[in-house]
Amino acid sequence: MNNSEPVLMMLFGATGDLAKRKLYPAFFRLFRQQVLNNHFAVIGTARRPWSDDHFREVIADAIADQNPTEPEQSAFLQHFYYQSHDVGDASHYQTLAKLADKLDQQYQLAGNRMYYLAMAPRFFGQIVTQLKAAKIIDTAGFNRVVLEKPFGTDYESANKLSQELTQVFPEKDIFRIDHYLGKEMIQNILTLRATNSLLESQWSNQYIDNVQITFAEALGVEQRGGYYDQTGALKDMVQNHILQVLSLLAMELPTKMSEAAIRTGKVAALKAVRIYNAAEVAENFVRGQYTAGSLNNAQFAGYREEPAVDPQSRTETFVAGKFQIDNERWQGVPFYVRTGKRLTEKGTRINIVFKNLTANAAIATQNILTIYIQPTEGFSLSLNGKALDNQSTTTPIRLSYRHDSQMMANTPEAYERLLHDIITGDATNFTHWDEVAQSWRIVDTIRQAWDQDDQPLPTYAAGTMGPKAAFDLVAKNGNQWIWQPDTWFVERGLLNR
Ligand SMILES: NC(=O)C1=CN([C@@H]2O[C@H](COP(=O)(O)OP(=O)(O)OC[C@H]3O[C@@H](n4cnc5c(N)ncnc54)[C@H](OP(=O)(O)O)[C@@H]3O)[C@@H](O)[C@H]2O)C=CC1
Ligand SMILES: O=C1O[C@H](COP(=O)(O)O)[C@@H](O)[C@H](O)[C@H]1O
Repeated sequence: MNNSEPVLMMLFGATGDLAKRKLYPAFFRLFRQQVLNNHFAVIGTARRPWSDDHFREVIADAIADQNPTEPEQSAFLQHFYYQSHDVGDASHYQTLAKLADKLDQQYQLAGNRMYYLAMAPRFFGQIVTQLKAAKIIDTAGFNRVVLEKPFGTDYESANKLSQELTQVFPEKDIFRIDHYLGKEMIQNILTLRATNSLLESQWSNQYIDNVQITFAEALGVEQRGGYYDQTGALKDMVQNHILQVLSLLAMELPTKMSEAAIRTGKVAALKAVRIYNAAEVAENFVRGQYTAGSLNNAQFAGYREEPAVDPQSRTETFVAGKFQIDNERWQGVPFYVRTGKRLTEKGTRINIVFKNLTANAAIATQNILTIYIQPTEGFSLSLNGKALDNQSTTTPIRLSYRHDSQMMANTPEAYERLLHDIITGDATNFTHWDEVAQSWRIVDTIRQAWDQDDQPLPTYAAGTMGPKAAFDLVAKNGNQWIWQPDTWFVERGLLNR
């Protein structure tokens, strides 16, 4: 990675889960590589009345597993400042403006500023309006705003937010972050397609039977009940991460891999995704909520017993669905998606299941290309070979590749990559408003259908792969979810390099 330009980062939501788990560790990795050198400063803000010292202790804790040396840690921490601040209070922005100007001088930051809104989307509009009113963004350098997903809570709120934002920042300075776009194997999707004629020549309904996208999490809602109970899996994962991955798989490949061409391709793919009416939602989508259960000999509470969750909550912690893409390339190919909390393991994978078109169909199994996104990173292709000593049966053969742990350790983490892109002004791996708007149109009708449905919410026990309805959904199309735990492959030597 290149050295970045000097920058002042203003982090809204500095006491939150995202900041602690992902952002501070990513800042430190960039610092260690001297991408962030001495010319940077961070102002963290949230309501909690923390001091600079306490803020620095929290950050030290967040980076502890990277084993910093004492001099390294103190050199890093001295760049962090904390300002207690309610985003609704206009007077605080004056204090922020003064601190920003002071740090700008002290660290010679050339007026370059980045505003990272690591908060619930309902706060975004008022923050940017206040930043403008307090003239914080009136500097000679760049002023870039970074917004966490979900961008809005539905199409209407997202559209309103988009208008508020563009009154303050030009589109080129708006970075809507979707951290999955910073993950190594997601970035690999277009390369895999564009550089392997073996794959791209088969990449259509002529040869592909179905596509499966699984984003499984073993964690529950943890301490994020306040946010999650208002959001649910559909808006937390499907509207953004899953539809982004679907668009990369389904888009037409541009002749030139430029930011604008990739975006145009993704938007076109999203526009071809069928928008369901209520009856079609019932036919093609299922939801579920986890109840108490056990996983690896540990007992877990049900979702309704989690902190800050409504004991009567109808929020879904699991979604499975079948998307259909109405264009020449994909007509008739189901794109199955599923995501959930408290499933059997953490595992993000894509399976491309090919049609069995061989003359020997009776003894051949379907070829499957699997893209392993996390925790294992790699891909595999399952083929059929002759069974030993038997001419008339086949044995499955898996060609597989995975990044080894040394390579993974040297590969930048998603947030590290994306923060670097923001500071260097590269928007390729961020979502444009057109993509966000279309994703909301797709998801809104699903949400509305569910909101009008007062049937009991399907449940699944913690430690399982979701409600029975999710298995029935694919079975009624004659398919089944392709899933084996990572350990299954590793134990059989199938995922070794
Ligand atoms: N956590 C994760 O793994 C991921 C989260 N995200 C996204 O990041 C965003 C934040 O999520 P997360 O960190 O988990 O949420 P948290 O609930 O942990 O954090 C919310 C933050 O907002 C602050 N806050 C809330 N109200 C106010 C207010 N009125 N004025 C000032 N500060 C306020 C809180 O601080 P205080 O209480 O001190 O005011 C806290 O720092 C969400 O949009 C989420 O979708 C995206 C990817 C992953
Ligand atoms: O955006 C989110 O993503 C995380 C999962 O991210 P990962 O990188 O750990 O796979 C999810 O837990 C969270 O609910 C959601 O807001």
